[in-house]
Amino acid sequence: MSLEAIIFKNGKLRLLDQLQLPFTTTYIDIETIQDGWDAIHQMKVRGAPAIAIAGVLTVAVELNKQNFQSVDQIKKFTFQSLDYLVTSRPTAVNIGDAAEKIKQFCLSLEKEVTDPNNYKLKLTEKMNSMLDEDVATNKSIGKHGALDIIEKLSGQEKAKILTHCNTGSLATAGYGTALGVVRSLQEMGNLEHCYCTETRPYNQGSRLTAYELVYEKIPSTLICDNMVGLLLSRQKISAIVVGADRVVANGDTANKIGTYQLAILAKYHNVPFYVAVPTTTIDLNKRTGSEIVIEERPSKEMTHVKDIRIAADGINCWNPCFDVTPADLITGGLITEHGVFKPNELESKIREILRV
Ligand SMILES: CSC[C@H]1O[C@H](OP(=O)(O)O)[C@H](O)[C@@H]1O
Repeated sequence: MSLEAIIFKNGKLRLLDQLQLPFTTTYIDIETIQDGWDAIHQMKVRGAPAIAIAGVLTVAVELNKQNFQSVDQIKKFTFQSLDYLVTSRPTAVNIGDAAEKIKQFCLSLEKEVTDPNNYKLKLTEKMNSMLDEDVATNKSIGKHGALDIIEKLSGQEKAKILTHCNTGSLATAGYGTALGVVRSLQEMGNLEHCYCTETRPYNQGSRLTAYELVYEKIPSTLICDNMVGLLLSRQKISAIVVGADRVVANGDTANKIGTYQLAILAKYHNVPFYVAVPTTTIDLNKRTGSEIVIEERPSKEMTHVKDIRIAADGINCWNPCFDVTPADLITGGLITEHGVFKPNELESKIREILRV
């Protein structure tokens, strides 16, 4: 495992404080529901899948700590805690999806288990299983994405990939989604170079993705967000591969701010544009991207870096954390753990696979 954003051992949860990277590697102990909510809201842990797993394991920590007199008490505490944790950030669907799945598991489990201690054990085992499941999902995404990209390469060509934000081990339980595709290409011997954008204002690219790429000695170059147009005009980029926070039924995709303009540049330069996404990020309850709530974050995240002011005092700021890329700009396809799908076939394929 390269870098672990989430460590859950013996009922205790430790999160890598990503606000301190790449300067220091500091883990924080999560002991209460509020600790978990704060860590997600402040983006000490971030990344759609990682947020979901950190949220659910926060509940597991409290379940392990507390004594409950009945299954009903456990269920009530779990439901209330999940409902609160889902409010920590609005755009990514994964934490809401995970909360719903845990609630469904609680309801089915109570039909089989009446002893509170046994119920709590099986519930926390289910919560813990999310970590390994996520890594397996990401490796499958990586494989499907890499093979699809390799198929489009000519002759002995190796892939040059551009990615945005951080979608690696620091955004998931491990391996990553879009960065998982880069890792798979590297493992298959088909990666020539990975370009990553700095991704202002939180700088997930320069602080986190660059950190992962250097750590694993993957050939890579950091560029500023405003350099992508020139890069595409000068280099033969094989594909742009990004992550997602919420993909809706028609394939419209919410992802880190700046993704939409990358997709427009990709269209103009005829570079395949892929979204790498686990099915836990797909929200078939929303029809189009217009229904997605876009989180706006504090101006200070734009005007300061490590408490040093970099913008004029008194200037107004607008700091949307995500944007929505229309499905018709996702020309390479949506890379899932079940395969690569075109936006217009996504809903039918996912409903067929998940039988929903
Ligand atoms: C596999 S991470 C998906 C997604 O989450 C990131 O957002 P944030 O860093 O604000 O949590 C980014 O949009 C990634 O593409």
